[in-house]
Amino acid sequence: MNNVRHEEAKLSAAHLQKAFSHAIPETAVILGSGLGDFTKIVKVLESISYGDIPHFPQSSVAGHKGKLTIAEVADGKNVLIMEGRFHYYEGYTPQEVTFPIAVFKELGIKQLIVSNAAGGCNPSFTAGDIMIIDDHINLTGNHPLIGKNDDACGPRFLDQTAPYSPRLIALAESLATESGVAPKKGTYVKMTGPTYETRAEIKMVQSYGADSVGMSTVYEVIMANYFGMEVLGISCITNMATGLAKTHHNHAAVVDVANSVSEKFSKWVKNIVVAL
Ligand SMILES: O=P(O)(O)O[C@H]1O[C@H](CO)[C@@H](O)[C@H]1O
Ligand SMILES: Nc1nc2[nH]cnc2c(=O)[nH]1
Repeated sequence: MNNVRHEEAKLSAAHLQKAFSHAIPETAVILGSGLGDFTKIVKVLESISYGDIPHFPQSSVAGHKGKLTIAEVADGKNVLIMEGRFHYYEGYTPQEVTFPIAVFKELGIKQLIVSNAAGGCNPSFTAGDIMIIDDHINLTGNHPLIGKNDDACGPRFLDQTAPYSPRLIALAESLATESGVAPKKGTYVKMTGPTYETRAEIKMVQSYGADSVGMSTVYEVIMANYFGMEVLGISCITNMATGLAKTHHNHAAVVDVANSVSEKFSKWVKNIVVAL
């Protein structure tokens, strides 16, 4: 089996190019759990439900709306927004999780901003912090590029020295203060989920150098790297990780905290997109 569902991605992209009346922007944003309010501070131009896009998976997680939207962030500057993503724990394969990235490639997306809700493993963090992801650890035991490689899509052995673009990180940092955020920076660890971690698992990932932990993002970033896109990754620390948190975890609380951070997160991301 090929590692990229190239023919299906081409069909999805062709459908979107016909169905959207606006030109497809060059920048895409994936909104993590509870971060959907980004669409409230931009001018939504048009949306297409995932269910209406051939071959697209469907969102099943609360806080993930399930539509692809084109919105205006400034005069003449638009962005493509994925309102909701797909997770490995939903039963999707890594190739299905990253199918939208293959479609983005066909649509000509050049920059990808990925966001997530995550647990804070770095004891200096607090819930409500925002973290720029500058590296990641894939602890899922699976990988979206397993399969027969098509050299026309990307290299068999992909370098991962800088999965997150130093240029975009510098840009995000330069716009932080004026956007009202004071971002931390660190390493995101992807677990499969759907359980939150045990105390022992958090101790383990801390010893690996993890600053935040979640169940998404890394497959999308690997695939975007494969296609040569520039990537910016942002974690909203919705809770301190197990063993560091005073309370037990639940997804409703994760979404609540993400919602409360959403306004400053959104303003910052909007400023970044405008500056690209
Ligand atoms: O990573 P996102 O999609 O933001 O969601 C995070 O929040 C959910 C758990 O509460 C998991 O899906 C985890 O990955
Ligand atoms: N794996 C994981 N995902 C999260 N998403 C939000 N918080 C958490 C967390 O503590 N662990």
